[in-house]
Amino acid sequence: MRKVGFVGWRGMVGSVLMERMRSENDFSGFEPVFFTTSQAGKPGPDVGIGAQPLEDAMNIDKLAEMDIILSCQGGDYTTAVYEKLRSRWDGYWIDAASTLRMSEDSIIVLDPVNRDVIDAGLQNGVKNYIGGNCTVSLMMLALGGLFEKDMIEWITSMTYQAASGSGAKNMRELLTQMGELETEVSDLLADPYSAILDIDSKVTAKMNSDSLSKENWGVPLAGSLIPWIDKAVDDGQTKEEWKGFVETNKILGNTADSSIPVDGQCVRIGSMRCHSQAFTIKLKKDIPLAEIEAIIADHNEWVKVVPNNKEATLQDLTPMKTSGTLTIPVGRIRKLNMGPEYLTAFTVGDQLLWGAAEPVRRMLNITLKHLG
Ligand SMILES: NC(=O)C1=CN([C@@H]2O[C@H](COP(=O)(O)OP(=O)(O)OC[C@H]3O[C@@H](n4cnc5c(N)ncnc54)[C@H](OP(=O)(O)O)[C@@H]3O)[C@@H](O)[C@H]2O)C=CC1
Ligand SMILES: N[C@@H](CC(=O)OP(=O)(O)O)C(=O)O
Repeated sequence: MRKVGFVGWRGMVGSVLMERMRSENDFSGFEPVFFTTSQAGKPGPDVGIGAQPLEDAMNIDKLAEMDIILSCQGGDYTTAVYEKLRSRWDGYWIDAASTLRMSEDSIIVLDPVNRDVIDAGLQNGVKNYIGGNCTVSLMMLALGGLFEKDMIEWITSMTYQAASGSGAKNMRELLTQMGELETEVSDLLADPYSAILDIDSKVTAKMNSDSLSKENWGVPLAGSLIPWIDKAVDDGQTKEEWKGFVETNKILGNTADSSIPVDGQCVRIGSMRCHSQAFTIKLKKDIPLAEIEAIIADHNEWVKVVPNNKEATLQDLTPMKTSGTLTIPVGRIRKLNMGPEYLTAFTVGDQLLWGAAEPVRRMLNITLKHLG
């Protein structure tokens, strides 16, 4: 029986992965081995064969016994163990972290979009399969039909990214900030005759004071936003923005000549776990809106076209509605007044599901099937 090692299974992304694997009855047909960097020897999760003691995730000998390793532990862990392990191990490495995404010997996995690239990789002996950046994966699922039919000349994505992309501590701090701001003005809020400008100035003063919790964000996110994600790269881009172009084209298997220009601005906002994005798309030619909507809707079973009216938008095109689901709503689809080839659309997706855990869960199943 194949052995599959799980690292990072108790973190936020790993917990979502475990939940999805349990609900899809994925824990069968292989021997799961659970690793940890901090709890070795303690009982692991019971996934149907009783709780086994956790293995040390830094033990290269033990890792090397696995046929497949699935890591949601993060980039530092991948950097710490991958090279040492790979020098003596020929197994499959499936990873949610970005470290190996752009390596020549890896494939970025998003099988509803690039199953052909994945299958070719498996046939050709590629052993590293890495989940894509959440914003990129969610964009590609939303617009998969337009990419598949090669209808896009270029695209901009302006993002509204959730706190979860920065991790569990940041999610908690966002809520703490919200509570602290409310507490600051609760007496004024309780009085229906209080002046809104008094409330606003107290909230602003609190946000500017040192007493607001901001150890993790560095600045207030509640009541504000942060138009910068990750570190700076060249030409004024952030790394999150840079990933839009390089990862999209790598997922599609494009060469330098066939690359689609992708760029935009990535912004952190105060939603919990759903990233949203507004697109401007230059189509290669004028295509009727109804046809575009049908192409988007028909691409995969998770994408859902939301009619461009207020009621449907408020009902179905929000982080609140999408959170915890695999649905990828796409709405506000219309032609821009720049011309008939200019299209806009808005999408939302759960950053921990399709943005992180789901592509690697599916890749594990694809790999197991390939191994037979
Ligand atoms: N967060 C995101 O949105 C996305 C994350 N990723 C990738 O996934 C990686 C992991 O992210 P994320 O899941 O948010 O990281 P977490 O910080 O939630 O978990 C990472 C590890 O921290 C250790 N840990 C320490 N204390 C605790 C605790 N109290 N509860 C749970 N785990 C604890 C666990 O390892 P141990 O058992 O070894 O102690 C765990 O596997 C990221 O670094 C990134 O590379 C990818 C896409 C999106
Ligand atoms: N950078 C993403 C989260 C993430 O982990 O991305 P990546 O997998 O590309 O490192 C965000 O902040 O929303």
